[in-house]
Amino acid sequence: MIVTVTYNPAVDQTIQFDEQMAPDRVMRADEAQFDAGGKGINAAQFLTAMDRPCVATGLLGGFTGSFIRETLQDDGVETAFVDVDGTTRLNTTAIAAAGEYKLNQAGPTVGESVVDALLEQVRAQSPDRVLIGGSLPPGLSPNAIDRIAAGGDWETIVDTGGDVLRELDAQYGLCKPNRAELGDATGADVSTVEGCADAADAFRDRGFDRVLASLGADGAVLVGDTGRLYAEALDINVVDTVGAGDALLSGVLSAWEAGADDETALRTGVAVSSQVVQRAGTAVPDLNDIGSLRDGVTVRQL
Ligand SMILES: Nc1ncnc2c1ncn2[C@@H]1O[C@H](COP(=O)(O)OP(=O)(O)O)[C@@H](O)[C@H]1O
Ligand SMILES: O=P(O)(O)OC[C@H]1O[C@](O)(COP(=O)(O)O)[C@@H](O)[C@@H]1O
Repeated sequence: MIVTVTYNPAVDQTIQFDEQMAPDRVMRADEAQFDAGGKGINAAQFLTAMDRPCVATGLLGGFTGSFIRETLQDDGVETAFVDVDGTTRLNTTAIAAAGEYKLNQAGPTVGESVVDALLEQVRAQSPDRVLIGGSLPPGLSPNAIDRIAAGGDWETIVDTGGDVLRELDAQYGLCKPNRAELGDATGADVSTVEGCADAADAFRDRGFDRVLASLGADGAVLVGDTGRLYAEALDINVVDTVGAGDALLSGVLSAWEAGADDETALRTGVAVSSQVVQRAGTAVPDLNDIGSLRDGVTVRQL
């Protein structure tokens, strides 16, 4: 069973414009959508949609927190959140003619005591795996992640920014940087797929059994004891990429929970992320029928 921890959840607002964004004028969106978001929360929704036992934990507060709580309940996601005084953030993705604009807030300031409260929630679930995903709200340091990783005999997976990844000291089963985060974490040249695989492999020495690096339209690499696996992305019609990394990671974890090997897990991750990027925002698509997409993913050793 997997527990996801989101220290800094978000309501994801996705708005779409037919025209170019421009300063000093009113832009009117054709479409608007609100989703429950934040990396661990997205993963919990995707895992639940794939029928994998999972509980979402994290910090919630204010009207945005209530929205997330209700949305997850409606979607049948099990939850064990800790309440905070501040208001959970609202992150905006604007899809415009020139591309995607991602506007993420810092989130409410919290005190260190939330780490103890969350750890208690995690321990109460007795998970095999714990996924800690997303940025840290003001008031917390990377130690908040290390404390949960070291707080029980579960395998911990971490998906956070490169600057935070670099600061972690505990032992982790996996980290999932995207290309920019891998570059930030390692300082390596990540301009080629091979360069990413080298950087990911070297980064394992910092306390990560495996590194899953997501490379957007270039696909993903999974580096571990079984070698350096590379999967090309599928040629699909991308609406927006919010939640793409969370979907990739959820697919990999879902396959591992079912006992699959790394190659099948990577294929599954690419298939799930391909489904998600074809829909706006972090809305959860049908993930019960990804078999043909998964069969279309090519994986090779680098
Ligand atoms: N333009 C794209 N075309 C096809 N697949 C994509 C595209 N962008 C993302 N993906 C899929 O989503 C996965 C995660 O994307 P990425 O953008 O690296 O994650 P993150 O959201 O963490 O930045 C990729 O490994 C790929 O499978
Ligand atoms: O915690 P961060 O790094 O600010 O990211 C939060 C945002 O990332 C998301 O989890 C999407 O993440 P990915 O695109 O990396 O999968 C959104 O739901 C959320 O608004």
